[in-house]
Amino acid sequence: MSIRENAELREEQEFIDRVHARVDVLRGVAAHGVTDALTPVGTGLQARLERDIRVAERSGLLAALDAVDGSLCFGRIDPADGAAHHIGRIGVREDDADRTPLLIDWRAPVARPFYLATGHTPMGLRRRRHIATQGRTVTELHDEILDLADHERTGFEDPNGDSVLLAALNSARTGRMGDIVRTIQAEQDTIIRAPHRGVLVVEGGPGTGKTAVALHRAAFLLYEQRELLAKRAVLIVGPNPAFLRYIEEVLPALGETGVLLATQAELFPGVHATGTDTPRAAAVKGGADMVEALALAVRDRQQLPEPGDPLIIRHDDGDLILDWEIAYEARQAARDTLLPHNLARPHFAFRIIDALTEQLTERLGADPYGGPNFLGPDDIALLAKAVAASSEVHAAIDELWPPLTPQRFLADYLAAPVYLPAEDADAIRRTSPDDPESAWTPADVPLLDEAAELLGVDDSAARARAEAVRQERIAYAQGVLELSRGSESYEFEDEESEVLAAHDIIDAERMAERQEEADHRSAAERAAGDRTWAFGHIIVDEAQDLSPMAWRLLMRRSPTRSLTLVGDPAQTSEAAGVGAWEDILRPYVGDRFEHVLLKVNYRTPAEIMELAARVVRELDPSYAPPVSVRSTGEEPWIRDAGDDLAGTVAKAAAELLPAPGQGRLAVIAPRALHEEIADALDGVTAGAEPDLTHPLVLLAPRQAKGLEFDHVLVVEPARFGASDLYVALTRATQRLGIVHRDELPQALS
Ligand SMILES: Nc1ncnc2c1ncn2[C@@H]1O[C@H](COP(=O)(O)OP(=O)(O)OP(=O)(O)O)[C@@H](O)[C@H]1O
Repeated sequence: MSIRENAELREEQEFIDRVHARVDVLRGVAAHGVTDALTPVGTGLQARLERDIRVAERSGLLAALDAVDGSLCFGRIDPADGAAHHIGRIGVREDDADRTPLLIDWRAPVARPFYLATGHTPMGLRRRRHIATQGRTVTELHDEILDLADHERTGFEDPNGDSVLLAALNSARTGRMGDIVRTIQAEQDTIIRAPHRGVLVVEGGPGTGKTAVALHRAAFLLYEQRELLAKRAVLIVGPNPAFLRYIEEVLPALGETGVLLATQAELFPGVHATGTDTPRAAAVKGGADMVEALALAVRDRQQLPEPGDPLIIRHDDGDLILDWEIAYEARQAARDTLLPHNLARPHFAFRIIDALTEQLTERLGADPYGGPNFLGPDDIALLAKAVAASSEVHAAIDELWPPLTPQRFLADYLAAPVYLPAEDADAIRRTSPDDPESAWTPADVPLLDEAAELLGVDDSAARARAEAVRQERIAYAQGVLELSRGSESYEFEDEESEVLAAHDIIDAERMAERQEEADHRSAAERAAGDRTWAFGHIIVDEAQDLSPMAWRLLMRRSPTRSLTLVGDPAQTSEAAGVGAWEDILRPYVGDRFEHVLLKVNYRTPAEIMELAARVVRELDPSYAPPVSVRSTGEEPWIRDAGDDLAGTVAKAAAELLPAPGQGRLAVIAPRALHEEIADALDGVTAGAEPDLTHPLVLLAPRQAKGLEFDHVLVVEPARFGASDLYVALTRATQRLGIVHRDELPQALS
């Protein structure tokens, strides 16, 4: 190493040491801040709320400081005039009067040329440097000269300018997605920082970095709209739990922890949708026809007695007759409120009670000679009270207009689906609705949400309960204060005592408030338990697979329509998935959405991509796959298993399996073959949520969505649907093998 190179390395090492020393101090301050903020201050609601926010913020900061430790600083830009800036995962300032920036956050406008400058458009830079570190030690520098007139050389010049990107793409996979903050490409940077506030659709083929871009966009928005999004939180929706685990470390590594990751199945608080539907059932449940079917089914739960066959309600003052007419008018009045079912119900009940009271009044107070009714307003009020208190009256009201939970209503509906074509109804009918084994499915979740909207929550009972608890607390506090007063005579005999007793400074109500549990949860944690939460921003990955009903649910969670949708129509695997973005979005934003394309494939080498593209071209000869950024010289291979499928798979897997610590191999096979294959594969991990950090994973085609591995072995491709096969063939960063016993699909033969 030359003297110059040594000096450069030493200089960067000194800088990195300084940044880390500063972050260590900040970490200490933040840890202290959390303890500090946890000490109660004041008693009012406002004071408590502020404290909770402080705790959440400071724990967030602490988590961020802990998470960004690896490669905290990764770049440097040297402007043609002026001092260099170091770029890092978070911004760090000096502890001086001016709070001088020490490390620039990658999301700050000053950092932008790091990603965009080229020799052609240097954006005022003369040099860009990538700094690689291991722990806190600088290991490598890569410089790019951006100003050709600048003759200064450091000895670390990178002749092609893309060695850092290629090293990242070629590195062994860990089973967890990493961030791309060191090597964001210009086309990606434009999307990540897009100023568009409404709906942004990011479309791109396999491996174009859609997921990476979506996550970095989340981080960027959290930086740019910090205050709003800390309060309203960001929701990221992914296709399945394994995928969410695959991506869950990306945002924390970028210093962001306040994000809620969820699958569609988790978006109805209190419901764990672990069941599965047939593809046909999922498609029916996801279809837009369900909107009207459910609305009509709710109306059907608002019933009338048969004409001429009234409900007879026994009552102390004589039987009450609830006939078709009374019920019809009450139902009309309740429906006219346009309120959801449960909220309109009190209106229905009120009308019924009114009509029955009138009936009693007529009967009891009628003047046989046709004069005015004998009963005065006080008598009538008493009668009304008795009718309203009658449990039998309420039973009759419940029979005609039952209070319904979304779960009860939907279970009843799925047991006997109506307002659908017969074959659709057959597809979704639940055979054992009350069987606890017949679990909710992901496709039920948007239906539960729809039902919740139609039914509304009559929370008067819950509110009454909460008030009762509050009163109990106040009574308890009163007791404590009384005790303190009682003890006064002997504890504080001295009239001049400076010591204040509890009752001098606090009343019972405030003391009760103090007892309430502090809620230190972040906005994301609160949002997780609240169906009506309005998120500040929603990011949907694999958006092409969501059904119209799922879109309705998501749009309810985003009243401001601030969404980033990423997807690839060629990878649509759900029958319920909506084909064109226009169709998905028209009902919500018309044509007011931005649509951007990513065209470079960073994952799949050209050799593999060429084979995979054939699968789509079979259906759409004009299909243009994304262009692979690299080729490896390794052609994918296809092997006929003869009559020993499991044995051939085991042998092929052994050939592809990387050495320990050198990457991951996924075997992607139809679920029906898993048992047979798993028996032949030593140390394989499989199941509903396999551990992707394991060196050898067995996946069903649908499970592979969004994931990537160094090597992939696809088994029996003829049994995959076209889009599932396309997904499976594009998961490898290095090598692809195919094993089959059945005849190969046309595209591969
Ligand atoms: N600028 C970049 N620098 C380094 N790696 C990148 C970059 N862009 C993308 N990658 C890598 O390429 C791979 C594919 O990215 P990603 O999973 O986001 O693609 P995708 O478009 O969501 O793919 P698919 O639709 O096939 O699931 C990831 O390993 C990602 O880290």
